[in-house]
Amino acid sequence: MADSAQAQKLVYLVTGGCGFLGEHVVRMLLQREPRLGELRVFDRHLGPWLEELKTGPVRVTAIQGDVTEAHEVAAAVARAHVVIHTAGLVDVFGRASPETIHEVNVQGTRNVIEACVQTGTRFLVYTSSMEVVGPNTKGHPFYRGNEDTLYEAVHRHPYPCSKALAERLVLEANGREVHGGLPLVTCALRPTGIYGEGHQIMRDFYRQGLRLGGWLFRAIPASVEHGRVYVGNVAWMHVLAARELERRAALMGGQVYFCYDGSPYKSYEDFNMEFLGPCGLQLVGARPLLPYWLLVFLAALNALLQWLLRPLVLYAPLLNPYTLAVANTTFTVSTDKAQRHFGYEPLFSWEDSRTRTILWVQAAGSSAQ
Ligand SMILES: NC(=O)C1=CN([C@@H]2O[C@H](COP(=O)(O)OP(=O)(O)OC[C@H]3O[C@@H](n4cnc5c(N)ncnc54)[C@H](O)[C@@H]3O)[C@@H](O)[C@H]2O)C=CC1
Ligand SMILES: C[C@@H](CO)CCC[C@@H](C)[C@H]1CC[C@H]2[C@@H]3[C@H](O)CC4=CC(=O)CC[C@]4(C)[C@H]3CC[C@]12C
Repeated sequence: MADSAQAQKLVYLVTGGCGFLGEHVVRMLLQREPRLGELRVFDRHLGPWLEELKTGPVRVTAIQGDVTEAHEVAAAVARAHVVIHTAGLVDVFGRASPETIHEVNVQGTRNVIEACVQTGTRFLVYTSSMEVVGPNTKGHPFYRGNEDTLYEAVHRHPYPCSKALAERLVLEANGREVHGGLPLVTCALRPTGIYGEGHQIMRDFYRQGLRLGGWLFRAIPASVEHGRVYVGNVAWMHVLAARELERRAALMGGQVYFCYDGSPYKSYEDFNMEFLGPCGLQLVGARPLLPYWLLVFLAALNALLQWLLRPLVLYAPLLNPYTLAVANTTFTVSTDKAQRHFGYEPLFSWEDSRTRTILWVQAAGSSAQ
């Protein structure tokens, strides 16, 4: 990636490239990375849509593999210039065991780092999460904070614990000598709640609203702000960070960046209504319909039922003590660090992001009828 080799075509690897965010990163690279020569898409489950990408000018290599298998990761990383590591087990509902979450998110990330070191890959962008910071177990608000805002990050849930550990591994690996003698350059991007085309929870809320005759019921006060960011902008930020890591290694290496764009600050439910409203749903109640103590009780009941039923069946509803705490605690970011460090500007305006998401919800909802 030296200046003298401007014309050199680069090999990129995207882990988790068939997931919600990963697919957007893959498509964004193909559209917006002129130096791309080969794109390796590594995932445990490969999507059929990859086939259509194989007919374009860039060589697209689909690799079915597991990040917890070090040899599979090393084979995929070999001779890649850049790795974008988005693969992860996103589970805050108790579907997977804490051990599995740790294995995929922490050991998987360790395998990616070691593969870079062994094979001589120098540039690694890691998809971290706002959850690395908070909300914490004490429910402290994080109000329009930035990467330097002091906050007591205390985790107990396996998902944020695993993301925090993995992020630390990535940042500590910055500067390690890779095969060939040059230093590894790493950075971590921390999206808040991602929305956009492919967002399964949004689709589930839409279907639930349709089942309830077009109504959704407010559970969270409108005053609780929850940070959201459009998937296309998160993908764009990954592409830009990956592109700029070499030129700005001294500045960007070992840094964290929140992912942000022009999406408005709203409560989780009011934000969802920006898309679900135009699709015909209504949110009932200016205030939560149930008292908070009752929600806490229902969330605890769900957790108990999950535990009791586990030997028989997987019971994993959206509401549990952890998701309630996240939805009910203000967590929003206000920063320009990515702009200052690598020239990031959102590619999609809020209006574009909103329109694209609405069109997707409508299509996803109607295909479910
Ligand atoms: N969805 C969100 O709101 C946010 C997500 N993130 C992070 O973004 C990343 C992507 O998340 P999403 O796209 O939402 O999730 P997703 O579940 O849609 O995508 C994750 C991808 O990783 C793959 N994967 C899982 N385990 C694997 C393994 N052992 N080996 C290889 N591939 C494996 C899955 O098959 C999937 O394609 C994750 O690292 C997540 O922690 C961060 C902040 C917010
Ligand atoms: C109490 C319910 C009433 O309608 C609403 C429950 C919504 C929850 C399922 C979601 C609220 C906030 C979400 C999380 C948040 O956006 C941050 C996240 C970051 C990640 O890295 C992974 C996903 C998630 C934990 C996200 C998961 C779903 C919510 C808890």
